Amino acid sequence: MVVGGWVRTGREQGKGSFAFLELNDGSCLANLQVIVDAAVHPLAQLTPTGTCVVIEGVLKRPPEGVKQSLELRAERILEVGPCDPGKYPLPKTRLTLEFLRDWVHLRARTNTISAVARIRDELAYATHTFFRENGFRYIHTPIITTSDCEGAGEMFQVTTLFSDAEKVEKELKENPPPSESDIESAKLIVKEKGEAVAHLKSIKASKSEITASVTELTKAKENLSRLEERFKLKPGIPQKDGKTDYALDFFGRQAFLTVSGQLQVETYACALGNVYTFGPTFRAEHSHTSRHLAEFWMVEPEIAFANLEDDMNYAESYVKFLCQWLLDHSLEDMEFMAKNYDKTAIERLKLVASSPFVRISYTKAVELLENVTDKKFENPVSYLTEVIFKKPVIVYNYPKGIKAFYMRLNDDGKTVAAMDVLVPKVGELIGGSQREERLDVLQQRILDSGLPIEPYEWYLELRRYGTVKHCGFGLGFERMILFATGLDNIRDVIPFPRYPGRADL
Ligand SMILES: NC(=O)C[C@H](N)C(=O)O
Repeated sequence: MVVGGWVRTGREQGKGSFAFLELNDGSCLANLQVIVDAAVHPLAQLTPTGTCVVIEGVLKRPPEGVKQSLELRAERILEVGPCDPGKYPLPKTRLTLEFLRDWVHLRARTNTISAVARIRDELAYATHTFFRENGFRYIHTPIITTSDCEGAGEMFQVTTLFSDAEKVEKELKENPPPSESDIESAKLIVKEKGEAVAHLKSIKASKSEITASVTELTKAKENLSRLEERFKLKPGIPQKDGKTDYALDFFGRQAFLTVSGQLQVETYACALGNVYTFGPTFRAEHSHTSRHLAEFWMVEPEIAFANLEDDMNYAESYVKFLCQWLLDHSLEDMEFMAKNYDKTAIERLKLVASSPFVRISYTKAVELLENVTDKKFENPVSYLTEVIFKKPVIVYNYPKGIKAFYMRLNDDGKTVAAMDVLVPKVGELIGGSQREERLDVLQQRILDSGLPIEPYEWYLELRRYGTVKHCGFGLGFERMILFATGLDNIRDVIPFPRYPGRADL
């Protein structure tokens, strides 16, 4: 048989007459022991850690009763990718995860990072399996968008870079920037619309008239800022060759990297029924914590003809399914994580897979936490999941002021039909809600949140034409991996972590 892999350790024996190689090909944690005779190949070239080899040989089973694993006797070395032992940055000594973050291009050769990669792959496969088994369709939502789903303004802007003047000229000819007089007239419209709003307010006009007029004002302001933005063509970073880069907005419009696929996937839920999206999302928060990334993956189902209760039921069954999947498909890697990082990892998966989550209202949760004086828990959420209940907790019905505009207003007029799934160690794993399906209420919520109406016009149309009760949630994929593996830092569970100062490779 032929095997290929990388040498984890290699040692010459019998005064250099043969060598033992521990070979790993990344398919699992176990290494294959290979015996190479000095007559087959110069041993010194094969033994350094990190060397890649392709070997033809005969697999030998240990004799009955001998406690030893399979062994390959090399007959021919077909290929060698040499590795200089003096320079290889990942020697066989145990390396810290922090050290490995500086070697993202090589770190998958270690046991921990390769185990995490396999667990991550299993969770992705389990996700598709769960939704398919439950009748959901997978929808690809866009990466570039003009709408801010969370309304928090933590978005990365997309610009087009031109490195030569000729291209800029061409772009400008096809898509000319506004003139000063365009801007002046846009300013005038803003002024007029502003006066109209003030007038309607002063004569105490009806609420709907005022709302309509405020919408027009917002639109006019949007238009003005778009023109102004485009008017100042920003000369960019000068190139080495002396040419200047020009940065333009995304074909003349402000556009951003998506913070969530939710709004777009809702359009498909309102047509196909149950759907989900699963892709990268981006947040321009300047956080340096072990729980945040600038680029992370989210799983976002959207369920039609459904309310908050259905949402919580799906969220709970999905998380349970993921935990059971790992027990069934990744036990070896999970046992490795349990042994090296978190003794309770397997127990936790079993507990989550088999026992019901706690569900309490936000008000109840606040009451429970009011008496907590234990300073060890700076984050009250961990007190709920780690001390009071010791299992996942779903908190629902949050005050509207602290939640996004699209969440359905409850009958009390104060809370929204939102829910968060909180889990021990990680905190918030899932955030979701029943969506506001009433056109007038939604319009008002957008305005109250201080957001412009115009970018959400299409979203409002879903309510204008054949609105439907629906709900959905978003699971932070990396947080699920943290929760499962017991690792502490989110930068270790995504192949290429992006955070302030880190985007190379
Ligand atoms: N799809 C969701 O409900 C997730 C939500 N948009 C968030 O970003 O938290």
